[in-house]
Amino acid sequence: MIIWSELASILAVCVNAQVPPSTLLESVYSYKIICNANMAVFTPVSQQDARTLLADYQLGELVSLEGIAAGIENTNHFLTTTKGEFVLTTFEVLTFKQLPFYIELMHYLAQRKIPVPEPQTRDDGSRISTLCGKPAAIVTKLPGSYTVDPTAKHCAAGAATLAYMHLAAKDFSIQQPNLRGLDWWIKTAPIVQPFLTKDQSILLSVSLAEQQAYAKTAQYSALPEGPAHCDLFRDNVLFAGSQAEPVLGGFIDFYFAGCDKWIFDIAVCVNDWCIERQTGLLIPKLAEAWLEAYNQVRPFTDAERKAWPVMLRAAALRFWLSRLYDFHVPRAAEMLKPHDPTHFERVLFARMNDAIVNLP
Ligand SMILES: Nc1ncnc2c1ncn2[C@@H]1O[C@H](COP(=O)(O)OP(=O)(O)OP(=O)(O)O)[C@@H](O)[C@H]1O
Ligand SMILES: N[C@@H](CCO)C(=O)O
Repeated sequence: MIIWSELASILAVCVNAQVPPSTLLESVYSYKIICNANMAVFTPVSQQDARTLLADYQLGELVSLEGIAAGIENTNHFLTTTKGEFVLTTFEVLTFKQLPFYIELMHYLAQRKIPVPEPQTRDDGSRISTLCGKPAAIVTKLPGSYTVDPTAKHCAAGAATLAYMHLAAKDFSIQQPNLRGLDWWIKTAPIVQPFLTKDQSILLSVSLAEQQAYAKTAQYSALPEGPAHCDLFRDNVLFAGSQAEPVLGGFIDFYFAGCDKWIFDIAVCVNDWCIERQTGLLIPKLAEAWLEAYNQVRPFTDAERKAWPVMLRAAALRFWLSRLYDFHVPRAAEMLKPHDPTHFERVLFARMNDAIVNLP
């Protein structure tokens, strides 16, 4: 879908700036790809922009540049050079100040053989560039695609890799909290409250109060923590191989990562990977596969076992809130199709009222 008014204003800017016609055409082409499907982030990257960027790396010459339609946070392009296949991400929201945590964490993990996109290093030693006035990074392209209907095998592979990732990142030196953690929930709840029905409002207030109280307990303090992905939904894990014999390609999209309780990270996954889509109820076979596989690599602690039900609710609350926020307070021209908030309202309700699968 093309937003004609925006395209017209971009063309006007290009004409005023006396941009050569070829660059203009490239920009329009990128714009059309980018605006296809759900994505409305608008950073047109021309082939000339990519060539200029590549001059700061030892990644060979540009072969092709192709906009990626999926995703609602950043502008992504597949970037093929004479030396390999990469992904170029232009950051629409994250700042130069916030980015080193994510980029250096991916670098740290890739060095430790965790399958994550490896940020490429510029000739000046840094791994963050500037593109169209925004921060940008080039990372390796991972094999595979995401799985809509994970089986127990997908769950086990994702879980074991997450456990290895938690252990590998334990001593990572940059500290940055989960920026979508409790403080953000407290700040955001009053912003979305006016859009809620009375029942929704009660559910939100009760859940938030529960999390605020729990965060003050000794049990919460005892939970193991460290760098965590914090958004490891199915669409952020790539699988190659077949549906019957999946081979994990890697974890992507670290841009909500932060230092948090590891059990929260696991709850985010289980709430997305191991549920019935219509009801939000847990599917025991999938949840058990996830938790067993994680436990094999990093055994759960007693504090985590006790915290599990409340952490499942925390993870549901986090995404209900962010989806409510994105739905009711959308960022100008950036998102055409925010995710459905009612899904996580159902998940949260289910975690309050229905049976859960306990940690092994
Ligand atoms: N390193 C990578 N290797 C292979 N494919 C990738 C990589 N990074 C991104 N992609 C592809 O680009 C798509 C969008 O990427 P991503 O999910 O990071 O976008 P986003 O806008 O940051 O996401 P979201 O809306 O989920 O927050 C992915 O679904 C995947 O197909
Ligand atoms: N995983 C989030 C989107 C942000 O990455 C959600 O489904 O709400």
